[in-house]
Amino acid sequence: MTGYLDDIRVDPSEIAAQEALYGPLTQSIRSLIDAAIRTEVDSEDIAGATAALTQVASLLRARQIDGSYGAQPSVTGVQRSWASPVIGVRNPIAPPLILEHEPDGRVWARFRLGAGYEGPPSLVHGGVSALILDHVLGEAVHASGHWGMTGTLTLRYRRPTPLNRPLRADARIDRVEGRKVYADGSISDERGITVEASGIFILPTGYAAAR
Ligand SMILES: CCCCCCCCCC(=O)SCCNC(=O)CCNC(=O)[C@H](O)C(C)(C)COP(=O)(O)OP(=O)(O)OC[C@H]1O[C@@H](n2cnc3c(N)ncnc32)[C@H](O)[C@@H]1OP(=O)(O)O
Repeated sequence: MTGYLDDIRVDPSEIAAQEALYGPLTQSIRSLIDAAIRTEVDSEDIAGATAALTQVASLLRARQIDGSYGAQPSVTGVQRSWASPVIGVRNPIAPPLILEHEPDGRVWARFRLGAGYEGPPSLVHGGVSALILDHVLGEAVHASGHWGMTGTLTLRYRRPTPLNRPLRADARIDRVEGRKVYADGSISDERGITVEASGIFILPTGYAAAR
């Protein structure tokens, strides 16, 4: 399996230049998603917007990679999970989370979720919380020098998670047992934890450990 652990050296300045190029495109589309959900303009304007967006899609599709983004070259310490639906520089459905890594291995991020992540009215969709926690726990596993596929992810939704409020995600590893790494984490709002997660990340049979 190839993937985000590949370490193919690319000049960091080129990565920064690409981030400066694609980041604003992604942010524009992110804003567009929110606009599409919340707009109340008249039908002519909707038709105009639809035609303009069809043109934009054609422009972008004039040259593209086959299939999904997959494993893109990275530099040591710079992971290019740019298609990630959680942190992806090139994925407009990513909130995105900007992850912070503590020296003790904890991983955390502050973020907000808007109209595109709604489940119950004005609340975050439970599947979105699961997506975020899967990723953040996985990052903690990776930060510990291991890697693995999510084998089991267990969630406890303690309170509804609000849209459009400051949120925080936290994760850390608990223990390693052979090929299995156990990680815990949570999403919190200003009043405390809303969702707790525990996960078992497993190095698949036949694959080498990261470090
Ligand atoms: C910087 C980058 C950060 C990126 C973060 C990204 C986070 C996102 C992560 C994902 O979304 S991963 C995608 C979702 N997960 C999958 O698609 C996994 C699909 N399942 C598999 O690929 C395999 O079933 C799996 C690798 C999980 C296990 O297959 P193996 O054949 O290697 O396991 P095996 O049957 O040999 O069992 C090894 C051990 O794990 C245990 N085990 C197996 N499957 C398990 C499971 N599902 N849950 C818990 N434990 C499990 C099993 O009992 C055994 O325990 P013991 O060693 O104690 O005997």
